[in-house]
Amino acid sequence: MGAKADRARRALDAMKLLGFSRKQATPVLRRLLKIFNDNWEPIEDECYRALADAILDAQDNNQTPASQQGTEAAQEDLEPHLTTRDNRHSYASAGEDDNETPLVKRPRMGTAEFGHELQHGPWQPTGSAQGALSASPETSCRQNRSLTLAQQAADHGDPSAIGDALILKEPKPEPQINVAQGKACRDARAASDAIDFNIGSSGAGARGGVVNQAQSLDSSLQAIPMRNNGVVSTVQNTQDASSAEVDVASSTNGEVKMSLKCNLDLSKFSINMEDVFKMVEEKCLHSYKVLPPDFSIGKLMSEVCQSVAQLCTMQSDVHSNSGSLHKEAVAPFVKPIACKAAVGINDNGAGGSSVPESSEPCLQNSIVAWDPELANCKRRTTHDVTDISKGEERVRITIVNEFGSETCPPSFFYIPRNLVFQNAYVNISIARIGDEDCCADCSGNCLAASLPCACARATGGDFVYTPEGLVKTAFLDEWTSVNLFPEKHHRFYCKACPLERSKNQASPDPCKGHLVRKFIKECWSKCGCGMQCGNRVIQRGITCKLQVFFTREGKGWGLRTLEDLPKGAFVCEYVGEVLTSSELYERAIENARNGKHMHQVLLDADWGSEGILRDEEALGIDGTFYGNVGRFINHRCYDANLVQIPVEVETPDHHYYHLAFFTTKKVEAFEELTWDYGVDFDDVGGPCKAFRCMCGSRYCRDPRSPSV
Ligand SMILES: C[S@@+](CC[C@H](N)C(=O)[O-])C[C@H]1O[C@@H](n2cnc3c(N)ncnc32)[C@H](O)[C@@H]1O
Repeated sequence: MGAKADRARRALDAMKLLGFSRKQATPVLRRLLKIFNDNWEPIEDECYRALADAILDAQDNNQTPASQQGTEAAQEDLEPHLTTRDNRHSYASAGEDDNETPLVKRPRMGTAEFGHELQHGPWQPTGSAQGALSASPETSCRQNRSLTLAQQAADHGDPSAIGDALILKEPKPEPQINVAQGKACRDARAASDAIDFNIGSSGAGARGGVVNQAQSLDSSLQAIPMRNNGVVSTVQNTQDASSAEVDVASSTNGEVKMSLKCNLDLSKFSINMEDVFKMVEEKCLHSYKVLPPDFSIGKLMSEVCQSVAQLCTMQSDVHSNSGSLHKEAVAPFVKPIACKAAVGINDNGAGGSSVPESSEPCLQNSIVAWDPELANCKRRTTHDVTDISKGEERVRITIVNEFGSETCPPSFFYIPRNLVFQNAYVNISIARIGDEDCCADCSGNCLAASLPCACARATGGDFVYTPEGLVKTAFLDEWTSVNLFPEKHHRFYCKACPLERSKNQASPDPCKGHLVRKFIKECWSKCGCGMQCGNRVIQRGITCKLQVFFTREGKGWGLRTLEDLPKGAFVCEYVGEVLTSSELYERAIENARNGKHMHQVLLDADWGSEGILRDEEALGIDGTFYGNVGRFINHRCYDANLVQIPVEVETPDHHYYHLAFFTTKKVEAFEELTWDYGVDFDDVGGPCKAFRCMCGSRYCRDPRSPSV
């Protein structure tokens, strides 16, 4: 087969995996070749991104690529190799011929046959068997979508709906925090002040109840009108825990209003709610990193009451030590929380929530949308908005929220390097690094040596990095291709899968498979070269200007670059606590229960190289409580501008490794940085659903996405 036909076959093969039939792809490929003067590079770049885009463009423009004319011309041009069955390797079994029914795939889908695919992005737990850690709906399979683009266009009666709809649609903002700035009542309502929590019961969709402020002070709970007109049921749930009383009312649309009454005489004290929340959160962060099975919101709220009581005691101690410190008898119990809802009301019923700010001073104390994570906003001041890393990185990383004045991301501890949580076995041992895994005889810069040293062996004797510190295109495209076309890449099946064991020790399900990924191998301390060696990129840390910002599309916080980045540039690592697979599983369950964003990734790129892994050797990273800016990188289907690459630095066994993000293309200043988590949006079986994707990609594979 000629080189051209071979390249064409590979291109069409790739398009097939994206859901485009040969009939659709061939004429477009032919046109592109004409445009590029038979230069294949721009077509093959970024795993055929230009070709996929052009096919979609053709559909948008209603230039059916499968038109007779185009097809014939294309066949003519692209050699008989592509039209004769003999030469159609992978197509043959797929039943691909010119008369085939159009594929019913959406771009960038995985195989249904696996029923699962390991996810490499932050995942969520699920009880379904189709999860990365089957507790991981966000991770697992990329199942095929059931509509073709063509079908969708037809369904909407408008072919242009395919790609451009999302641009035309107003992005749906994600609720941030529902804090109505009801002013503190200064009317000595001391004994039974109420804090109202507005609880969304199921993810972003239910996060957002608008609470009628006029009702929030009622201590005796009545039917509470909620958004979408609907009080359907009222549940009285009173807990007598340390002088806290909790009332809960819920509606069928999933909104819940909770009212907490602290039976304390607060008239002598001046308790600042920010202090209370800070105290509660610190307690939770330190004690509940893995939340206990008996954890409940009721307990949490009673913790709030206890913290109020504790602060009263502390003040009372001060008073008794120095009478002069006694303040006015009537002090506000609840100080208005300064944090504002960052975005307006989202009326899509899926991610929206907002509480109108009160112009009435005493209608309520405060209303908090109880998203355990989002609701932390502003109450803790752990983040320095001028540098979220607090000096831990070489560059300052600022935080901005253009949609709210005083908001900041939920609290977590910033760490620039991974830390072991508890049981993970991370064996960093000089003795275990053999000669083949280091270059003790080198000096200076290994890239400048006449022959590549031992550290390049893992990548075929060629260093992955250019002298400018960029990943070379050939390598980069290979890694990107693993993400985009997982079906084409080797998958390993464990005999006894640690993930399945974590889910069910007694009778684990069979392994669902792990994608085998190549590693970058960097020089390290046992090497003779210096820290400025060109084969040490990620270990020098973040060097580009980054910013954490609040996304307008409803994805919460995100990360963007403040400077242009070339293709192949290192952005940051995904940093967090290193956990064993069972620790990850437990946390994932807890995080899902608490409605937290997911910040977990699995380090399974080399699980295939060994026999049975013990739990402490099967590792992952959780950035929920401790992490770096990598935890803010949002998901984008298919055409994300970052790819995650496993990097070996100090552990040749690859149980533990670094997960580094590199740009897949040139990224302009102020562009959001994204990576494809490999989310299975079709997995609806688990208790915890994947988020509703707001990535805005024309290849978005979430059927619930506004752009689909
Ligand atoms: C690793 S965190 C990313 C940072 C997160 N946005 C935040 O505010 O902390 C992953 C979570 O972000 C949200 N997210 C990420 N990508 C998204 C997307 N494309 N659409 C909607 N939500 C997204 C989801 O809630 C997901 O569980």
